[in-house]
Amino acid sequence: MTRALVVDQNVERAKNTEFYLQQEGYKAAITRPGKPCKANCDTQLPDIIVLTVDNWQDQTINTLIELKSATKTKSVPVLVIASCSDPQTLIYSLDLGAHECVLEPTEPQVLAARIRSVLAISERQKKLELANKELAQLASTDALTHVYNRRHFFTQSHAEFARAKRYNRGLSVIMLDIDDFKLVNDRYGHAAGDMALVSLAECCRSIVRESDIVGRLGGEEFAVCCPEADLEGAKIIAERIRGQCEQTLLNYQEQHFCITVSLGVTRLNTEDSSFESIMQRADKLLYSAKDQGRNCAIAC
Ligand SMILES: Nc1nc2c(ncn2[C@@H]2O[C@H](COP(=O)(O)OP(=O)(O)OP(=O)(O)O)[C@@H](O)[C@H]2O)c(=O)[nH]1
Repeated sequence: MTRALVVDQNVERAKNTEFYLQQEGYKAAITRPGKPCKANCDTQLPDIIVLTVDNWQDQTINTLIELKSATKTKSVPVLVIASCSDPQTLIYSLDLGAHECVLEPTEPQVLAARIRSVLAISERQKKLELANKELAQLASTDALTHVYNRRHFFTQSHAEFARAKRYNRGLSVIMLDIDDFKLVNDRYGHAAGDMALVSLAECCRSIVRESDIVGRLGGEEFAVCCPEADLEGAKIIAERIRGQCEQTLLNYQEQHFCITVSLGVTRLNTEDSSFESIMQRADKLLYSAKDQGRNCAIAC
């Protein structure tokens, strides 16, 4: 049931509004402007607030300002009933973020229609915000492994690089690549290969810090950017990833197999002028690890 909070300093008037709203099927409650209104919203956030403003110069307008500036209530739609004929109250209320403003006297049916319209717009707004959030998530994530995709990995890492340079902080990078992954695909099938990629991504995420940036750069190549980590710390993380991979038995349709990874580990040096130069070093070290027989981490 939609919850409507009637905010009015005139108790009799509030009761009338509450009655209309209940007739329309809303779960209505009454409160006074100011602190009682805030306390009410803190306990149970309403779906809509119907606020009576007596005059744009009196304290009832402050309740609108407070509602629209508080994180918790700023997206709750507010319908203002302006009880005076001064158009300034209507203008001011809308400018301050009220979704709708009606002038008294208002027919109960008109009020109900306005509320329906405000709620419909607010519902569409919520859906749009959710869809935007999902889109942003999709645009930044690798569809198979759910770690960051290449573009987002670099975007995030560039920001961390700039911060580390600016404040003279540590930053390390681990680049890793599954060994002989072509053989995994050839022997067990592409779907088993996909499962191995997902498993590696999960392994990385479970080992690194929440603040570390894990990305799939493409194919079977991943990278971890570790802000605040020195080379020793990054080596420990790399060795943990390598060890856990080696020990994880993968099972795809009763076919059991393991994968191993080779890793290149490096840290931000004073001469690094871009994040790309760290990545190039990590890439070279990764290929040294491949040359040295795979399933190992080379750090420098
Ligand atoms: N299953 C699966 N395979 C992929 C995906 N992306 C790339 N590959 C495969 O990854 C393999 C990479 O092979 P190579 O570049 O030869 O490297 P490798 O066999 O891992 O050999 P080394 O890296 O030298 O140890 C190829 O067979 C690609 O088809 C993917 O999303 N899923």
